[in-house]
Amino acid sequence: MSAEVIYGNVLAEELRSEMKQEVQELSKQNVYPKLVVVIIGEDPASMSYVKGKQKASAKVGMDSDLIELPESTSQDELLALIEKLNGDDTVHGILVQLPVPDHIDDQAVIEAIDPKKDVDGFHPSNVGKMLTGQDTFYPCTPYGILVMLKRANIELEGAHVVIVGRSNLVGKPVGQLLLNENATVTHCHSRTKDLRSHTKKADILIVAAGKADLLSGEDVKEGAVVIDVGVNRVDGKLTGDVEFDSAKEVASYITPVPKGVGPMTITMLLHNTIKAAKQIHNVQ
Ligand SMILES: Nc1nc(=O)c2c([nH]1)NC[C@@H]1CN(c3ccc(C(=O)N[C@@H](CCC(=O)O)C(=O)O)cc3)C=[N+]21
Repeated sequence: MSAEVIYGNVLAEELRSEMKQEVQELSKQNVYPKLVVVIIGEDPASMSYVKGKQKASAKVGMDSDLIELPESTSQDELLALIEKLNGDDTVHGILVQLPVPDHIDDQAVIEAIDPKKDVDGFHPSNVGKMLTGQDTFYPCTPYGILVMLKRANIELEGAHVVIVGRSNLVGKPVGQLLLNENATVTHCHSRTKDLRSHTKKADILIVAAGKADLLSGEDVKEGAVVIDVGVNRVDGKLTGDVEFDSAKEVASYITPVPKGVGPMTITMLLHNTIKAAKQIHNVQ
């Protein structure tokens, strides 16, 4: 078998043109969704994602501000800025690019953001809502994966989903979202014994471990769906957690890196910002 490749960038483009229409409609009601991205320090990889976010916002006609702070910014200064953005009625989405420098407590930052403006979906109150199956801001990467699977008409109910990686950003929340869709979910991680024995059983294999080429075709069941969430820079090039060429021969569907999950992450961020603006201004 040679898998069908699910191009996230193509789907992202489609969804963004729908969003552009929606942003235009909202402007007639004097609602102008605005995202503020805060970045601390000058990590080049982080800068490149942030630029992607700015470009995507501009494409859907959305306002987006970038606040660049020096590496030396204190936690109190950052929390004061977040307070200010929480109170600014023109701002609907606040994203602090992670990771933050070591002298700043990331959980304190996440919890300082008003849950109504938490377009990353990382605030414990929004995480709790997701866990209990309530409508809220879902974390962008998990949400993007869900939308990709749905658009490809992949059956989720009763499917055995195996997730490699248990971060709060991807591994844990994607399992929760798919559990809410009635999938059977297995979480694997760095301490899992005999990883392959688990991945080989997956109908849908989601790999978010952050290790280049951690898995290959030999770890994949014939006909499985492979979602590669890895963003690894190897010799300056972006690669995933799955060896694409060998996995493609075994899988039924596979996402590439780049042009897979990444562009969907940004798209769901824009979706969440529009949703936040509509809720804050109480419009449909
Ligand atoms: N608070 C917070 N929220 C995040 O959502 C967040 C974050 N911090 N920190 C960093 C990670 C990483 N991330 C990516 C988003 C898009 C691409 C993306 O679009 N990648 C393109 C290629 C980009 C390139 O070539 O550099 C692609 O896969 O095709 C990648 C990575 C969001 N993150």
